[in-house]
Amino acid sequence: MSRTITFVTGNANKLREVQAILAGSPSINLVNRKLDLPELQAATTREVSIDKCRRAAEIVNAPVLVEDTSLCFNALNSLPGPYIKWFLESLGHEGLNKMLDGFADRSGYALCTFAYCEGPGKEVHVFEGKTDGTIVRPRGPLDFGWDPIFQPDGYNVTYAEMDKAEKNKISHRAKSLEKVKAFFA
Ligand SMILES: O=P(O)(O)OP(=O)(O)OP(=O)(O)OC[C@H]1O[C@@H](n2cnc3c(O)ncnc32)[C@H](O)[C@@H]1O
Ligand SMILES: [Mg+2]
Repeated sequence: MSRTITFVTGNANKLREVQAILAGSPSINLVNRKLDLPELQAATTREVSIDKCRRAAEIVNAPVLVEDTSLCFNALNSLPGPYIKWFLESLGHEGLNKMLDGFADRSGYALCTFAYCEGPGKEVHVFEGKTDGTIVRPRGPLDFGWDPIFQPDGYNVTYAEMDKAEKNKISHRAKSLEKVKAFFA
């Protein structure tokens, strides 16, 4: 049985990856609603996505899926974390790199948190996926967020330099969507 779920996001690149990763999953029929929901000022993507999911369910009044993504620097005790969007917008790829120039440790991780809710007031289910890597000077196409400065462990290319299909196999998003798929299977 296929279940219709509305993925609420204002980010076209996220949507494209989610559609590619879920292609061929018979249990989920994904539709999109383009809304840039207000986000809670919280320390973790878990809290942000749970709150975002509740708001989305109220608005859509049907089963909804939302997602919040963090980029965390280990030297900075996991900041910028959920605030990466605003750091990236203000500082750019070079500024994000400069934040780490005083540290020996340039490691970090991408964390993706999906949240699902059947409707207003219903329980929120959370699915997390994490990919470890290193923050590097930008390399590759500039089309998606911080992809050019994130080099996943075990690779000598950045997310931006990878084939989309390759990124979608090993990414933070792919790992958390594996859990979403298992939940609905
Ligand atoms: O409407 P929503 O789904 O919230 O979309 P958003 O763009 O606001 O996304 P987030 O709140 O999750 O903020 C995450 C930031 O990280 C960026 N981002 C998310 N996933 C990424 C990925 O896989 N690669 C590179 N950048 C990514 C994204 O463009 C944002 O600047
Ligand atoms: Mg957002």
